[in-house]
Amino acid sequence: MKIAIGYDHVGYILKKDIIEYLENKNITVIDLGAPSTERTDYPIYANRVAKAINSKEADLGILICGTGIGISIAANKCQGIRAVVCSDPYSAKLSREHNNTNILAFGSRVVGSELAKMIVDQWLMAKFEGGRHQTRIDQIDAIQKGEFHE
Ligand SMILES: O=C[C@H](O)[C@H](O)[C@H](O)COP(=O)(O)O
Repeated sequence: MKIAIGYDHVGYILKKDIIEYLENKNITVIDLGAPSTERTDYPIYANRVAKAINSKEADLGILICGTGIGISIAANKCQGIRAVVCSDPYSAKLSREHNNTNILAFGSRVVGSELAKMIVDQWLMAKFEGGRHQTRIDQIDAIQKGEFHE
């Protein structure tokens, strides 16, 4: 399993703990920055992680900014990306079982390190259920392509 991780200057504060946590689970982490706590722009890192997933360099992605909001909005503009921003483990689990999310985002100004690890755990353990949920994902894809009909 390979996970690409990206974060802005605010997410930088939390990223070290999350990378260590993943590596302790024998997950390969592809660290796509930011380089420091110097102010930067979160779309850069959302785009990098989305590209790593779409090129199959990574299986899944994790994004961290202040709230997880901006960085997940940016990721969701990328083709094939279903990013969720979570501050609770239940939503993280359901986001994979029902929505087959391929990027998990959270905010370092919202969740602490231990809660973030629980969110990551639930997200990684959950499996997409397919069936009716795949139908809805196909509808989302059709909306993105401008081809959706009720
Ligand atoms: O959704 C956006 C993120 O939370 C950013 O991390 C945040 O907006 C950065 O704010 P600032 O540039 O004031 O540190």
